[in-house]
Amino acid sequence: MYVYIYIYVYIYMCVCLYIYVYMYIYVYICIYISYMYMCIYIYIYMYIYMCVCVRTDVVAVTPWLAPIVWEGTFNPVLLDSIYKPKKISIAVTVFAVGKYIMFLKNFLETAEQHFFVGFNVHVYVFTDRPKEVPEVKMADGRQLTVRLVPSSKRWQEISARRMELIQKLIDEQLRKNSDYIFCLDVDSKFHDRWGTESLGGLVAVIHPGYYLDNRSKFPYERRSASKAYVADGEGDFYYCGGAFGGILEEVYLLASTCRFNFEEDAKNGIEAAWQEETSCYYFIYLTDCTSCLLTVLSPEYLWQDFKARNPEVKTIRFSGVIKNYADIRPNV
Ligand SMILES: CC(=O)N[C@H]1[C@@H](OP(=O)(O)OP(=O)(O)OC[C@H]2O[C@@H](n3ccc(=O)[nH]c3=O)[C@H](O)[C@@H]2O)O[C@H](CO)[C@H](O)[C@@H]1O
Ligand SMILES: [Mn+2]
Repeated sequence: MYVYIYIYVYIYMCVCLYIYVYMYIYVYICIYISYMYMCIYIYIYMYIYMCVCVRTDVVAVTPWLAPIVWEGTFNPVLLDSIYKPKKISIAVTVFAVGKYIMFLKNFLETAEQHFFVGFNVHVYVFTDRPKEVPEVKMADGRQLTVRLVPSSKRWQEISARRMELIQKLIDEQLRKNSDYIFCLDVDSKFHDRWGTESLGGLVAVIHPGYYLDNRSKFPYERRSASKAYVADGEGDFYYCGGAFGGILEEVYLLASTCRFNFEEDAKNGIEAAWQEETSCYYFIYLTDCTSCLLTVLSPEYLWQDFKARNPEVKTIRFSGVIKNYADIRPNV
């Protein structure tokens, strides 16, 4: 009798060990084969974590069952320990054209304190005023490159042209030295951690002004002649133009699609409601597309300083500063 029990326990333990080793190897392979698999793995992890540490006061999962990154839905230590051995490199693009150069110092200094601390970060500053780029001391593994861009008489053009220049940067530079890219507005600053929890195939931030609204209020482009047209009843979230990112190829695809659509619209005398921010329309059609995993960040990742913090927003990680448009933009 005892012999049978011993044999049973022995077989049971072998099976458990086999499953454990198999899972371990599987995850190991997933992580080391490609970033896309890694994204899937992290996704599953975050999803399970989120189910355990549910935030019931916010929408923490999308209708297509992806997690929405809010404070309390991830474990920063664990996520960092997954990405650290990969020695990932993160490129950041920030445009400081004309008077917007005044925001750069604050942006860079706070990025040093909160943005991917301890990781390789390469900031690309696009400006027409290279001499005014501030000296900011950067930690080891972090660097800054200035790229010269022409100025413009229209802020809409500066803002929208970012897509073309991001595409060019990826082509000319980033494929050699970066894994991920984030494209951020310069008139903003960091207040709290923005790190590995934000990585994904394509990353979008829910706009702080619309996260409590019904979709009928989202300021999508509603003229059907525009390439950025979004029909009534479509789109689950309205995303920010001021912060997006992801792996290089996905952002490349986003930038080239948006640029193409923007130029096509221009030929027909149309400028989409919020210029390239209507790239949001691009995100909404991706949710059922298998080539990309859309990682959705909560408005913690781009709040607006003029807005009081709502109680469900436990922390603000990055926010747009208050500015006087008439003073800083080349046109109104
Ligand atoms: C928080 C957020 O989602 N902001 C978006 C929103 O308005 P914003 O009011 O935030 O737009 P904005 O004035 O900050 O312009 C966007 C960005 O373009 C750059 N810039 C603009 C003008 C200029 O003279 N010099 C210059 O460098 C700069 O990096 C700035 O941060 O709608 C814009 C539509 O075009 C963009 O999609 C912004 O990303
Ligand atoms: Mn802005």
